[in-house]
Amino acid sequence: MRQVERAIFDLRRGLPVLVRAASGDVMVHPLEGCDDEALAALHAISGNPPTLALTRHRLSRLDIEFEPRVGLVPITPADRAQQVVAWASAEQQRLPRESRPLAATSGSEAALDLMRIGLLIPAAIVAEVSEIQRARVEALIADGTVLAVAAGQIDAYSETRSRFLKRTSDAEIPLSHAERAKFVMFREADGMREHIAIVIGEPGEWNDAVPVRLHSACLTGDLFGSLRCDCGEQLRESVRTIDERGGGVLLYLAQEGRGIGLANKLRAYTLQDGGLDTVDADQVLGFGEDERTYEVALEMLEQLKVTRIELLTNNPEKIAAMDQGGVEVVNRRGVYGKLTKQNRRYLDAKAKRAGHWLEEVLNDGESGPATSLRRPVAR
Ligand SMILES: Nc1nc2c(ncn2[C@@H]2O[C@H](COP(=O)(O)OP(=O)(O)OP(=O)(O)O)[C@@H](O)[C@H]2O)c(=O)[nH]1
Ligand SMILES: [Zn+2]
Repeated sequence: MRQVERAIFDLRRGLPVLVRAASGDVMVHPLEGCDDEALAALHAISGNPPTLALTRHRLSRLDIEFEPRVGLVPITPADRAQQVVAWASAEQQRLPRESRPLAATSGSEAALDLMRIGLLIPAAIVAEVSEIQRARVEALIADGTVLAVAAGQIDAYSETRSRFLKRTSDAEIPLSHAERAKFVMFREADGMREHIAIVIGEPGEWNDAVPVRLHSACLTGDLFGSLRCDCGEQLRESVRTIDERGGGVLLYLAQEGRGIGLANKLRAYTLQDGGLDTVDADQVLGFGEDERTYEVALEMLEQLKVTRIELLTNNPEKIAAMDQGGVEVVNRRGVYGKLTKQNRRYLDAKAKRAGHWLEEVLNDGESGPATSLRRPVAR
């Protein structure tokens, strides 16, 4: 696990790493920090021309329908790094050559998993290590210049992260909307992400179906009251509703930007300013519609001994994830922020593209349906 974490740190600093895989070892360079010099160095060290690894979501934005998860686009020595980066992350791009991308090897797929875990753009420059260069690459690993990580370690890391969730500390913190609140902190095994359960009221006094909100972090909305989304209001209304219903749990999940991270969310916002909706903007960056999974939330609920819930959400995916994870969703309750001129397009896209139940708020005009918060909505 440590090796994976070290590799992520190197990639986040803009350094290349080696991914060892059954299909052959590949040198991997992140998109961030990729310049002409880095492209040439990767070619020289690996002994092979580099390729650009892209997710099928990104390829579809380039009008290439591609079944495998990851495709490899050849890079020629004439291609400039700036252009290569644009193929991976800019809007309205076309690949210059007609060639179809090749299906990626397991090493390149693992490389993109690393990017995702590290909250980088899910694309990378990858180059297979040639036989001629093998000894030189091994020497760079031995003297600590390049870090090596096995594809198998990356797979195992993704699978086990949520299973080792450590309860680290807790404290009573009265909130303006819920005086009897306690913050319980959990840390993932890798130490990189922390999630908070806000436990409201006394577990022994809760309703049989415990009111629960799974709230994905949104720094811009939750903390600063961004008008681009409805998160901040949903957060505060959820706390108030849980308190009013006799207590329950709000899980504040470190899943900023639907799991793509704040840096990528800001990139996505800039793309949205060019006309794209929230789903298409993420796809331009190589992400799927929603990159979140809820294993961590399920693990937190298990540790808190919550098995039957009333879920505060408008998102059908969250209900499905709970059901599949063995937590019974007895009832759903809608939770809405205010409709504003700045968030209408965002809420519209969530309803139309991701099937969120937002009819009430979208049909309610500019004022927003404060009263509908307390009305349970049939599933
Ligand atoms: N990628 C991306 N993420 C966004 C955007 N706007 C808001 N978010 C993120 O979307 C997430 C919203 O989280 P939630 O409110 O828990 O989830 P939801 O899917 O809207 O579902 P409910 O609120 O439960 O109905 C947060 O992580 C925000 O940071 C956007 O334009 N792009
Ligand atoms: Zn938000």
